[in-house]
Amino acid sequence: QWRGLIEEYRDRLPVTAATPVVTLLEGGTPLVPAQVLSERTGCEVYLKVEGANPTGSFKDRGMTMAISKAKEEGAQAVICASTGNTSASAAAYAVRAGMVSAVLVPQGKIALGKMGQALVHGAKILQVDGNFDDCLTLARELSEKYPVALVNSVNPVRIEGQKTAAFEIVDMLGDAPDIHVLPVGNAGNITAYWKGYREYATDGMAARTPRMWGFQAAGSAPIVDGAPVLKPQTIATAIRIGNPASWDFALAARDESGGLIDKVTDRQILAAYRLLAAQEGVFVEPASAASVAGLLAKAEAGLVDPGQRIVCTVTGNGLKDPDWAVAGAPQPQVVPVDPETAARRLGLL
Ligand SMILES: Cc1ncc(COP(=O)(O)O)c(/C=C/C(=O)C(=O)O)c1O
Repeated sequence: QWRGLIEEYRDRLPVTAATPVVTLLEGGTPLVPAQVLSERTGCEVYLKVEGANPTGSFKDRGMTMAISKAKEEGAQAVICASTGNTSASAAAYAVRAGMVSAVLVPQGKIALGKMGQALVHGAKILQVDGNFDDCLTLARELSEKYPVALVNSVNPVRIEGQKTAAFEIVDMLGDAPDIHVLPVGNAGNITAYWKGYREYATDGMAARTPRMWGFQAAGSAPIVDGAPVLKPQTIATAIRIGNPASWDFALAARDESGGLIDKVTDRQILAAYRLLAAQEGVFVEPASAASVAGLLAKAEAGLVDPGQRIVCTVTGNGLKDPDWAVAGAPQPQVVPVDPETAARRLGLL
């Protein structure tokens, strides 16, 4: 039985016997062979399906750590800024810990599923008249002035929890992949993966570290453009972030690993989003598809070698943002309870 990240990787996490373990048995997510992507690229491609976590995104990895440590320090309330998944996760883990959660989200820019999660877990939600970066500024100020623990990925224990995904991949594959691909928003996750791969290589658990390939949305790509984006724009609302908190760490992950951080358009993101669902059978939210969109673009550009092992992290469950699955699809027909009519409409006769 999978015991959750703190128990599975206790000796690699900043916890002691005094740390209460607040868990929803997160982690241990599927590493799915991507048959179509492997054929398309000539590589051995896997998907790390983080939508299989308890609240439907990779944020649970950091949140089990952040909430457990907050509880250890006697916090009774936590706060975070979020484009949605951090707040959904913070709200759920706060319930487990018997804590109050407050979440600040950018007005009108949070996917329905994520808003539903924060609401149903009883979080105090404020829609901020600004973007995610404004929310983070506000959350930091509030946590400095009032007794609320900040659980955004500027909190290093979030990174500690999230690095476990790299451990799982090496444990599963027997070594690190040649390339690890993932979306980049606030840049906590690319920072965490690089930390995890480096720690495993240092300890001899892996013979190598991968090149880290991060992808931002073209309309929200401060790291690629080299300057904060004041009005980030993308349909991938989870990574609609103009001034990443872990900017410098992301650059270090890129440079130390010999990797890259580039951008993909919303059109490329939606094409990858549809390919994953229609050809790999994996339903992810738009931001998650940025990693696969980036891999396809770089493979087209001849930047992958045949047979390379590549892992793409798909960070959130498609159910978070169902509007995109419905948009652009034909309205399902209504038929009478009549087999012949149904057969004809299905093209069976
Ligand atoms: C599905 C999904 N995919 C990718 C990212 C980018 O990860 P980072 O580069 O570590 O920020 C997020 C981030 C979401 C938040 O930042 C939040 O929830 O506040 C996400 O939800």
